[in-house]
Amino acid sequence: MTNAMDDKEFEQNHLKQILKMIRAKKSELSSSIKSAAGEAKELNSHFYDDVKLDYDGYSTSMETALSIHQQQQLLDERENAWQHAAKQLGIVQKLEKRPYFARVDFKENGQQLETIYIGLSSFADKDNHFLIYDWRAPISSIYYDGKLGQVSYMSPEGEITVEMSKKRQFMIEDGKIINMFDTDESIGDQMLLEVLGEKSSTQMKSIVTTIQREQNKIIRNTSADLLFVQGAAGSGKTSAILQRIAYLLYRYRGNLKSSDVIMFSPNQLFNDYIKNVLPEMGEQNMVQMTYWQFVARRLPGMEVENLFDQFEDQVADSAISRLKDSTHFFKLMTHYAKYLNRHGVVFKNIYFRNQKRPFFDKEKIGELYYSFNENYNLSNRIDATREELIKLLNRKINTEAKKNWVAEEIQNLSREQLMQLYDHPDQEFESEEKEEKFLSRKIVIKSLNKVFQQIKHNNFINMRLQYLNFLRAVPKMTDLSKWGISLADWSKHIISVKESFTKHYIHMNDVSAYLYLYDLLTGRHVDYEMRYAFIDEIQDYTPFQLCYLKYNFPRAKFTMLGDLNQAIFTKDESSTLLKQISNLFDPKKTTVVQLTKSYRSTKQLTDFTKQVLRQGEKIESFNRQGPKPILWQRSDSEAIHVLTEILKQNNIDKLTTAIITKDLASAQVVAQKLKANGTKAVLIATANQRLVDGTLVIPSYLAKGLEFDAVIMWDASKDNYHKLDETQLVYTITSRAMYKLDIIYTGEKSPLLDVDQHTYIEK
Ligand SMILES: Nc1ncnc2c1ncn2[C@@H]1O[C@H](COP(=O)(O)OP(=O)(O)OP(=O)(O)O)[C@@H](O)[C@H]1O
Repeated sequence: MTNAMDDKEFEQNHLKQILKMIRAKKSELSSSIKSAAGEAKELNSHFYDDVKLDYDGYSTSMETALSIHQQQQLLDERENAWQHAAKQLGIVQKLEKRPYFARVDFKENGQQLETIYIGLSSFADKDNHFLIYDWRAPISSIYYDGKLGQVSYMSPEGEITVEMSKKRQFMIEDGKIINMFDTDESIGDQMLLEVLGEKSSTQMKSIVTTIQREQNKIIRNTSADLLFVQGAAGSGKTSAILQRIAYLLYRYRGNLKSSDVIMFSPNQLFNDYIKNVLPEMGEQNMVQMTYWQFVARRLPGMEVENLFDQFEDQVADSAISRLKDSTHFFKLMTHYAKYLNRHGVVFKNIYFRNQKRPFFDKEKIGELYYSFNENYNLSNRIDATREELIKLLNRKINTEAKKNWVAEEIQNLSREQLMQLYDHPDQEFESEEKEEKFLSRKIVIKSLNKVFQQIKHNNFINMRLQYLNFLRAVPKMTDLSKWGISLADWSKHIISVKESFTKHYIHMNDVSAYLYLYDLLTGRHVDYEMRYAFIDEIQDYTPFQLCYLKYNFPRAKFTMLGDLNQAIFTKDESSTLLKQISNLFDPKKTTVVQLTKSYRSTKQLTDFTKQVLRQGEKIESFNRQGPKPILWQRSDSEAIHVLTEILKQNNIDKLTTAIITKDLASAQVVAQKLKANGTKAVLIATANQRLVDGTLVIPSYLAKGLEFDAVIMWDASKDNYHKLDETQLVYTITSRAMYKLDIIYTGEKSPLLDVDQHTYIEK
């Protein structure tokens, strides 16, 4: 007892000293920021005085340009010093609240015993002696990784083994030690219990203090080209990605920027949910996108099937989808492009002003395109064609300038419009004829700009027809019957794709192939800079999409995370997904990690939800206690009454609640009924909405990746969920709950919820 008291006193004293130094650093930084900010302002105000702006001539002189540049650089440097200090101040302010969360004692190779403290970032005294180690520093790894005794960690020089004799955890709030415990486990359950017991919010939190051993492996992996994480719902996949990004930014700092990291997430709501995690760790957010945004931004002229349409009317023709979503289809496209190098590219006429005759004829463009020899690849070919067309365009200026329409146009110009055509207001000409010639050229160049833009954007390729032609070529390249598709069905399918195109609409299972074909033809849109790509909820991607992402980011290392049990778009095919993807990477550089423990939910909830799955036995629950799920069978009219009562109670208990429905239509109905009886709830109908506090009504496909204290599953009846392939959907919905789960249904309950009666309560 006295020992423990001494320990606590010792630690409290130590904390006090560290805090003193942190505070000293804080005021030092604050004052240096003040003076730097002052200087920058000073410099700015003199900026334009110092630069002699020389606008008398036609162009800015080289000297002026340089002078501006130098000034700007000086400003940037000061600003950088200032920004650097401001960033440091931010860190120090965070440290002041909570300097560290752990201590480890260890000995290396018979050397002296060392004690280090681990926190959100490192902190050193004036002699560069580390008082706090960043959680991402190599040595900090032993805190997450091992039990007491011999442990190893990777240092930049290689593996080092040490003897760890103490591992202590602290809960510090506002500079005071609230609680501390010594532990032998990786990260003691006690700390984890405390952290998990906290209420959920609309924002995800960082897990640095309680990273688990197997999560640490994911976070610190630097060797794999493909790191594939299969993890149960709530096993910390998303958390691990975010900590991993923070880790990589630290490990490769100076070489890796947050803009070299891209993350694909399931929807916009989810982006909103996780947006604070990295900034809280003192890092900037990575580039974040949904796959839909990734493709749609490149097709401004077309409407791309969105999440809602994709979920609400999943097309029945799964044989065709299976082919179009496969890596085989990707290979067919790659093959088709090779063939296009010899013939088969289709072109469009380019027109100019409402003329009937094409300005550039498609046949002519085709001849030009195939006039380059066979050593050209597709992308050289199109570049050369473009250059040639631009040359031709330039040659046409003079003949075009002599045409009547040009003279007419000049006549019709207002004085103001005319003035704009001159290089400068009092421009002089030798003769009227010369002036006219000058103006005609200007007019023609201006009008031809539209043609120029079309050439520049490769608009002379008939992309839609090209894609349809590819589809038409598919039966010649592959045996459709092996995919269970008849020729007649395939032809019908092509017609439907064509019809969508005329409506400027493109389905999700065409869009990636369409863009891939475009990329192959033009050699564009490959991003060599991206160094890390993260894909969350991998089970909702098709193998084709993953191939396409790999093609887009050829130098990136990929981290893919998912739960094959939560596939709500790709359904059962997802089990072959891993096999299909792994062919894309060198097997020696592929690492697969399994996370089986679920941290999100209480033991009662995990034990219930895992039975929904056919192979759920692998999921381990974490020993946090809470109420068993409750199943409510009610008539239509009573159902809303029960829902309202549950919400009332949840509010009293201060639990954030989500009512999760199968689709949008029923979410709308529920929201309306609640409104009618005066219950407050916010309907989340699109992924672009913000997550707000309080009760939410949300369709299943938008609840992906999110979590709530309490979940109410609405209308879990047999009528609503009866297909075996809806298992994943039911699992996704029920596994969003952290603490409390209520399931309401009318009539018969869904057979997918036929689970051990001891694991729930019926009311
Ligand atoms: N090591 C940990 N320490 C504390 N909390 C953790 C830890 N690991 C996971 N959690 C918590 O568990 C919850 C689920 O984590 P996360 O959302 O990352 O899981 P997931 O595997 O992505 O789940 P899903 O696939 O269902 O979306 C979060 O609240 C997270 O903070």
